[in-house]
Amino acid sequence: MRDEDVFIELDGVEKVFEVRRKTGFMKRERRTVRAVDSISFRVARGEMVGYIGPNGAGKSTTIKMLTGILTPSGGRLRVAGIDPSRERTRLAHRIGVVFGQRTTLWWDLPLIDSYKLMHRMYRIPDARYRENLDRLVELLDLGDLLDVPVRQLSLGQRMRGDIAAALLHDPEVLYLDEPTIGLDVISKAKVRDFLRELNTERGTTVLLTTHDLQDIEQLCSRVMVIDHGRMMYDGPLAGLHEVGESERTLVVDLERELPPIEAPPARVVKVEGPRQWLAFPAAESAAVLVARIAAEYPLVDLSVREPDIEAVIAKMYAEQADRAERAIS
Ligand SMILES: Nc1ncnc2c1ncn2[C@@H]1O[C@H](COP(=O)(O)OP(=O)(O)OP(=O)(O)O)[C@@H](O)[C@H]1O
Repeated sequence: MRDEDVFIELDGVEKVFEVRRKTGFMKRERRTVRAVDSISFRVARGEMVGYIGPNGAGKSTTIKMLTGILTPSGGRLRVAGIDPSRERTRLAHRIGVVFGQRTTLWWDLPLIDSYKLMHRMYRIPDARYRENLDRLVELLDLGDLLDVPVRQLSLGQRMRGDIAAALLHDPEVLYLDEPTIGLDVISKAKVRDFLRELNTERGTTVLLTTHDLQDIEQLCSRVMVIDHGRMMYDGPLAGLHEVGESERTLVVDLERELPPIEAPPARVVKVEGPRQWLAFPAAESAAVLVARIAAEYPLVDLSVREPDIEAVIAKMYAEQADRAERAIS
């Protein structure tokens, strides 16, 4: 990555929380939690990167430092050349944030009123505001929802409303924390389509935190895995599957009960009447496997299940421990 392309830069960034716990009458115990432990990475302008890890890994803490809500305990952090915790307000005009579990919209007001408030808050020029609002309403299909109070919106509608709110002021980078959590398949597809378009058409840099590996698969060419505040992996998703040797599952419904399907390297791991579950290496193409099975077996229906992030990371650890053991013996 060329230096002039770097948009987000972290160098040995740390965040330590001090927590006090009551251990008895008048007694308190002090404990430190190292939520982010010497993380370094660079994201280029226009990149779309997945930032994943198990619960409590330090993802939200990183995003809070990137927005300036939290000040790092150590290391160096820059977004668009700005130190976020020192110049939070200046940076706020250049970033957008969406927290899937929380809304930035005014609960009792119609959606459009929240946007009018953002218009003022961010001092967006009138023409720019109108233009962005029209474009976002069209792309996110919000036309019929503008006069509806936020509390009456479905989760998927509310999420689209929140994404529009985060983009009205034309931010250069968008941080998304679990944007598809709890959404149905159609709403997920709408949100993903929109993000892909935003990234390609406008070159917006996107950092995406998610538990849904399909979000990453469909949107991000690069993924960073963090656990216990440390960077475990930074590279393409396919590489992560190789490192973790993770498996996907193909669920096949046949016309009738049949002996276990033979389609190596996939192997049948469960059979229930005409339904069979086949595990196959996640890096292999599902399409090729499906075509092979469809040519030889009477298929009625099928679906592919992605490994969850916890399973991929557990495998990564197992692999590392295995390698360390082999190195010792
Ligand atoms: N304000 C705080 N005070 C004390 N500890 C905190 C604080 N915020 C986070 N932590 C701790 O820091 C660690 C990382 O938390 P963080 O919320 O960043 O994880 P996460 O990866 O976002 O998890 P999740 O996927 O569950 O949202 C956890 O052990 C958490 O308990």
